[in-house]
Amino acid sequence: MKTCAILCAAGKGTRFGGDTPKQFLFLKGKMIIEYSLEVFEKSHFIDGVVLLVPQGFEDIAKSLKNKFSKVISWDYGGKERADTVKRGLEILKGECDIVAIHDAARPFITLELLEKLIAEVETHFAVAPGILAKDTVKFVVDGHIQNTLPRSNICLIQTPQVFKFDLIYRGYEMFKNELFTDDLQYVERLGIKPKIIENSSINFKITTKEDLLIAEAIVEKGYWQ
Ligand SMILES: Nc1ccn([C@@H]2O[C@H](COP(=O)(O)OP(=O)(O)OP(=O)(O)O)[C@@H](O)[C@H]2O)c(=O)n1
Ligand SMILES: C[C@](O)(CO)[C@H](O)COP(=O)(O)O
Repeated sequence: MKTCAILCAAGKGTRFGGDTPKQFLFLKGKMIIEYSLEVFEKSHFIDGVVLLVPQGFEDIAKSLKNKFSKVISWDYGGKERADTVKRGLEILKGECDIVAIHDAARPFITLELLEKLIAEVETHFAVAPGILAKDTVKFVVDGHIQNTLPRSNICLIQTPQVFKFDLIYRGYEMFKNELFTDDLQYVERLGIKPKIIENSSINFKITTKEDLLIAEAIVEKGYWQ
């Protein structure tokens, strides 16, 4: 059983701002993208990683490919995240049975989480980490509450999202004109009910400058190596 990863690092970081996409910024001595690459590198369950970067960042892609032996290839991503994932899936077609799709902007994944997701995919076909909502959740339109959602059924979804390769490939083929905000939706639409593994909120996505301050504090306080 061959397992590969698609590392989505082709975003521009518009909400974060600045010239350098957030995944290439340094967080206490190494680039944000390197945190998750180190975990993929360490895992005996991962056979290869495909890295997708924005146009103009080929030097970084090449240097990461040299540094991490599991990076088997790199390419440019697409305009939207879903376009980037599509490119990764095309590169890996015929190369693996299981694929883990991860945001480079989420540095704090653990080996334990990654391997748990990979173990569960055998029985559940699609598996992802998530956190249960801690606050009350409202459905809001134009700044006005329409209704209150049942909190115990609300889960905020993270990555890596792990799939049987043929299933996610089929989902992306069937719904090629959709730009869903995560990969699970492509298989949900095929009638699959993906499994959720409850996880820590430390696996958050660095989206704004405020998030980088939190990430720095996590590393500084020794919650992360
Ligand atoms: N066309 C894109 C867009 C996003 N991503 C990646 O998908 C992850 C999650 O996306 P997000 O946080 O939205 O990153 P950006 O698209 O860079 O941010 P923004 O929407 O603020 O521009 C990031 O690792 C990002 O690099 C990607 O590979 N290709
Ligand atoms: C895939 C994702 O990280 C799951 O929470 C998220 O949907 C990415 O969203 P973005 O619009 O690319 O920030």
